[in-house]
Amino acid sequence: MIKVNNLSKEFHEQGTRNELLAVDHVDFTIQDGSFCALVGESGSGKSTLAQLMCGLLAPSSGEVLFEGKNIALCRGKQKQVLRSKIQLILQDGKGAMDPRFTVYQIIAEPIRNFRKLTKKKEEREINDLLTMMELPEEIKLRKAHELSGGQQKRVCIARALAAQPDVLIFDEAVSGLDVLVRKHILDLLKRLHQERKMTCFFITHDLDIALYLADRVMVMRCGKIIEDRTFHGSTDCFTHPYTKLLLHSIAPYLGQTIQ
Ligand SMILES: Nc1ncnc2c1ncn2[C@@H]1O[C@H](COP(=O)(O)OP(=O)(O)OP(=O)(O)O)[C@@H](O)[C@H]1O
Repeated sequence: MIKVNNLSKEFHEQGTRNELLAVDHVDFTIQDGSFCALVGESGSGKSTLAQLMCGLLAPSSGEVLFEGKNIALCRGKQKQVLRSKIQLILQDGKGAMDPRFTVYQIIAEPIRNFRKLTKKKEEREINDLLTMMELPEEIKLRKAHELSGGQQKRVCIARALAAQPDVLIFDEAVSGLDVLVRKHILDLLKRLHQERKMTCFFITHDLDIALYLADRVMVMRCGKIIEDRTFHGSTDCFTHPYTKLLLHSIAPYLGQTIQ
């Protein structure tokens, strides 16, 4: 379980004396095995929140608890374990992979860092992950720049899974892909979530993607969570005027009339 308590993050605005409250007193709990989506416009604080949830940024105030432990206070071995348990998958697949490494080495890295497997078991696991991500085995010897955008995303997901995480956080992980590849990866994520019962936290600009994937949708604006709903298929659950505005903009694609 992840518990976010009164969490804030302030940045200094460069070249000024101003402070910018990127995350503004946010509270929520994510239950194990749930699929949550966080929707918001550019600059609303989504990525900052994701980095706080992984312990990559320290909060200005408040806390993130993972299995009862304050992430920001974890050190040494405890921090390493935490890094393996909460995996962040970013928009820029290529930039997130070492250009010198082959796909095999990229996926093997978390196995070697966090788990101790024999060479044989490591190879079997990497083959299984490639199959799960619907990637051909011959891709193992290629480097990041020799992959398509969709293949890069799948390799990043395979690498995250190799660490055997409890939580996957996707930050705009399907942006920049063509609609067919994007749909394919979203379906893969849905299947993965169902099969592995992992907790997924999916950050996106697109409310339609959030509604397609998640059983809980949170809407962020100006650093605050302005709406947080369990979603069972009907958009009637959303009441905030900003969410309604977003819904109106995607109504033609949903084939629904928004009240
Ligand atoms: N390291 C930083 N230093 C100063 N300001 C920052 C820093 N990181 C983020 N910000 C500011 O914090 C605010 C929230 O940024 P954040 O990247 O979290 O938004 P976002 O919702 O993820 O946006 P996008 O959808 O465009 O990625 C923005 O105004 C941004 O300029």
